[in-house]
Amino acid sequence: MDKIRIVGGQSLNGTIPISGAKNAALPLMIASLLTEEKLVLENVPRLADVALLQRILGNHGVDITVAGKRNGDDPHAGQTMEIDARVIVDTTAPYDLVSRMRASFWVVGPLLARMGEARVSLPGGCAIGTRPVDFHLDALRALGADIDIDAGYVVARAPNGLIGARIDFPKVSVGATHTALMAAALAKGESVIENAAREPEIVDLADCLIKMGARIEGAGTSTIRIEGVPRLRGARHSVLPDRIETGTYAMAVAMTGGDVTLAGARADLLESTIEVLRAAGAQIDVNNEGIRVRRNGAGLFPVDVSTAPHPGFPTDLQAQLMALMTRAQGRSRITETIFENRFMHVQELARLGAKIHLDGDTAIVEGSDRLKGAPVMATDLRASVSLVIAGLAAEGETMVQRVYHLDRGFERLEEKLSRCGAQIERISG
Ligand SMILES: CC(=O)N[C@H]1[C@@H](OP(=O)(O)OP(=O)(O)OC[C@H]2O[C@@H](n3ccc(=O)[nH]c3=O)[C@H](O)[C@@H]2O)O[C@H](CO)[C@@H](O)[C@@H]1O
Ligand SMILES: C=C(OP(=O)(O)O)C(=O)O
Repeated sequence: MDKIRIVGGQSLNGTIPISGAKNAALPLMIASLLTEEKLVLENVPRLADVALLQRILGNHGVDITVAGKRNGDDPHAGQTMEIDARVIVDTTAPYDLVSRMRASFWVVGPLLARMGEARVSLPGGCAIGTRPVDFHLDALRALGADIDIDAGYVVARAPNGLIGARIDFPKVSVGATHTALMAAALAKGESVIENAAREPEIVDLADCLIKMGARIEGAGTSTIRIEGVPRLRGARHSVLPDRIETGTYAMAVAMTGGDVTLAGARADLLESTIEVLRAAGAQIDVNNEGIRVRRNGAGLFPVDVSTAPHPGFPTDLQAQLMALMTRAQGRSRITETIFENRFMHVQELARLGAKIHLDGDTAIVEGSDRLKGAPVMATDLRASVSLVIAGLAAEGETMVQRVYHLDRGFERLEEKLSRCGAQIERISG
């Protein structure tokens, strides 16, 4: 199994190109199931999750070709993917594939809407807490589907098609909003999604669906209106830049000090994060290239932050912020409101000398001057990158094990960081 070796203590200087967003690319790829025509996606990141979804879609009969690079010969440009779901050979998404990536459950909406049936394994929990799908199923029931749970599978049927309805989510859910949006796009008549998630990735999906001929208004607000259409066509769409990757590298620079431009990043996608980073003492400027992050000499200030649905501070940056706060001058409080168990990084950060005390859903971080390198274990995607951030500032060597978590969501991480001066390498094994 690969490991990442870091020798801390270098500041970061230079440019880091920001990749397409994993959490937008996955639902966009799944949206291909809604049409018999070709969907062309540009700026798709090269990630393990994307490769796995290619396999899952392949299992349904979808044909995917990676059609060259977006920017001529630039090997770092995102992939362009031509996705052809003209023929769906199988409406079952099996346990062995779905259990490996939660987002694959989202095939349920488009398969049901287009084919009138779907049999999709329940995704199960993961290291960050239980992750139920009841809102997805309630939304599909509201649209007229019959849903049974049979031997660990969701069996959804709507032989005469889905019918537009009002869907009022009891709590903001990104995944369930994706499901409702894709299913309602092909339902008969009007649907209204209340308390919809407002994440930029929802807007990106809606923008692509609109290019495909869907009639959608209000994506990015809490109320989305969809006038169903009988069929969708092909389209070409570029995946938006990854705001979590952007925030992660911004925190890495805030941690080590230095001056880095996050090329292609969009500041409007992460305003709350920028606010928190400025409060922590980082200098952030938006320019034509992207976002420039600097911290020169001055110390880090502690912050009080709660995660929240967008436009609040993202749960996917909570672990990285916690790593940063281990070096602040004073006590920070970080509250996790989305997932009940997204604190697996706490015990690993402690191996590097971090002083973090958990009180229910709140982590109290006592900042200290010194972290010391140690072997640590990645437990989930964002937790693992928080260990990298801490390792960049720790004295001596940090060895991060179980790197496959990182590869789910960070493209060429060690290369992007080492080009800016970090001492970081992958050790294959
Ligand atoms: C609102 C939010 O920040 N969502 C995050 C969530 O999206 P993801 O789509 O995985 O999760 P949801 O947004 O659906 O979950 C939000 C909350 O709703 C609950 N829930 C969800 C679905 C359901 O059917 N029933 C139910 O009770 C969840 O347990 C959770 O407490 O994890 C992703 C990966 O870390 C993040 O990128 C998203 O930003
Ligand atoms: C946890 C994440 O992904 P997933 O929802 O696929 O588990 C994430 O993107 O931080």
